[in-house]
Amino acid sequence: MARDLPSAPDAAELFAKALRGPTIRVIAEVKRASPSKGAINLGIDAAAQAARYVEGGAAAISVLTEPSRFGGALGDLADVAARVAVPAIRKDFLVHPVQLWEARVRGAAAALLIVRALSPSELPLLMDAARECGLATLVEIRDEAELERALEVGATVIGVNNRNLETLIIDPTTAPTLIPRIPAHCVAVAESGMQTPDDVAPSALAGADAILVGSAISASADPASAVRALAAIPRSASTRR
Ligand SMILES: O=C(O)c1ccccc1NCC(=O)[C@H](O)[C@H](O)COP(=O)(O)O
Repeated sequence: MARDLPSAPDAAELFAKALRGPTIRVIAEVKRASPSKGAINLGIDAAAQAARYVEGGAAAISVLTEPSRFGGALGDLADVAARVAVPAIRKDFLVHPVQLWEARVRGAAAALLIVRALSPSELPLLMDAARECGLATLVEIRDEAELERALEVGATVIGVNNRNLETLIIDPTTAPTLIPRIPAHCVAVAESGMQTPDDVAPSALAGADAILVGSAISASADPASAVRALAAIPRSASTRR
């Protein structure tokens, strides 16, 4: 199936374009459960939820495909990609090229690569594999050394996670501290722990182009309005080098 897919040479460019605009772009996540919160909204219909996010102005949809702790499924990715026109991102702990092909076959436009979860040889291998299969990447970091690794492999969309994935503790200063160090040619995404426009303000002021939000909007009774409130935040004139 993967071999028969049409080529997608400009995947990275299209993804980056979707995440830049005059206001903060929202990557809205479909999140049924998580290790830090337990059940969030177990009954979510992924495609219907994604459609509500897009109604509220979401620029991309993050689809958790990990089943045991997040309640996700690869089928959700296919359902979301078939339902909405914005890029769908496979969000999982991806460690092998076959997982990228799995994502592409199901219609994903992009996939998450977590620098901390990949060895010095695995990260470039997975970046090359993503390019080969026509997927853009969201490369996730949490400190300066990881930012250097992301830049070395040519990442152009870089997410800074406020959540420490080992302790699950959210430090809301992580993204605002690191985002100014992300070069201006890259898209900078602040991730995790944000619920309200006030939570987003420090990252927006630091030069974020986009945010990735999951728990708050997945639990919301009105996901379209919840996304709309976040998508209205103005993007700062860039302070990035
Ligand atoms: O969310 C968790 O508890 C978690 C635990 C361990 C590894 C990853 C985890 N989450 C992945 C994410 O990065 C978030 O789903 C995403 O950034 C959205 O965060 P939030 O808005 O705080 O749900």
